[in-house]
Amino acid sequence: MQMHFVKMEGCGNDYIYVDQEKEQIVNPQTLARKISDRHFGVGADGMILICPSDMADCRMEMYNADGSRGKMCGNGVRCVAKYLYDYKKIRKEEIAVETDSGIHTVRILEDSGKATVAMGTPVIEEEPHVISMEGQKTEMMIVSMGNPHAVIFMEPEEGSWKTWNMKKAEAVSTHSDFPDGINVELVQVYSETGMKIRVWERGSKETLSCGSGACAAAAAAIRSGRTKQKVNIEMPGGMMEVEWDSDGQMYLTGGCRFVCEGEYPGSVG
Ligand SMILES: N[C@@H](CCC[C@H](N)C(=O)O)C(=O)O
Repeated sequence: MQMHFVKMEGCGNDYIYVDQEKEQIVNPQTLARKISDRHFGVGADGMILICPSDMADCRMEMYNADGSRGKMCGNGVRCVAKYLYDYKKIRKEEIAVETDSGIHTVRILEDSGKATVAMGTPVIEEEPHVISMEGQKTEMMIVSMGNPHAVIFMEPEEGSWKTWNMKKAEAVSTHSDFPDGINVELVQVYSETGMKIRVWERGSKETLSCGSGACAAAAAAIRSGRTKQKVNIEMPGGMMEVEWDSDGQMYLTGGCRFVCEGEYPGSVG
């Protein structure tokens, strides 16, 4: 049995998309692990199932590369809407996608190849969270964007983002303070409207970008007075833009692109 898949990427955050109208997946966790493998599978940061929905244009089910579930994926939701727009010819101004953290509307910006998603209102913990690791204290802001994030602001003396120690991000991601794991953003704010971020995602290791991570980092930077409400975010996979609007919503804009499609053997996982 072969399974049809589409691979898409949002600023280098790549997922395998499987349309549930065409394919029956019995064990999505196992399939996500196998198909995401960069040596023995197709290779991706995870897998997203596109399913029918009673409340929206579709529902998405998101799996990380290790098979665990993610409740929200800012890059994935934009790619799902692009898929519906391009493949299912849903030519609506706004496409509604049901996720495990509610319904999110996506606007396709045809001319630029980008899409904007309304990510909801961030929930920011009042007090910074501090973890002691190897005799060193690390301070972070905890932000929920429907999924959990720990935002760590880097000091200039910690060097260029290319040489940041991602082992620290991994250690926070798997720390016992976060029994369900946490996504970790290392952030350098370089102006009132710009920042650089590297992300360690729970379930997928370091990724080239993370939409919910970009929003979490922007929310933490705005709340702590480091930036204005609209921020350009540079990640290893490309540029994204986040705006925290006066209506409380965060809007995330970035590229989303078809990579390839194909048939995967052993569809049921
Ligand atoms: N890359 C995503 C987030 C994916 C889920 C995350 N790893 C989790 O488990 O919460 C994004 O673009 O938001």
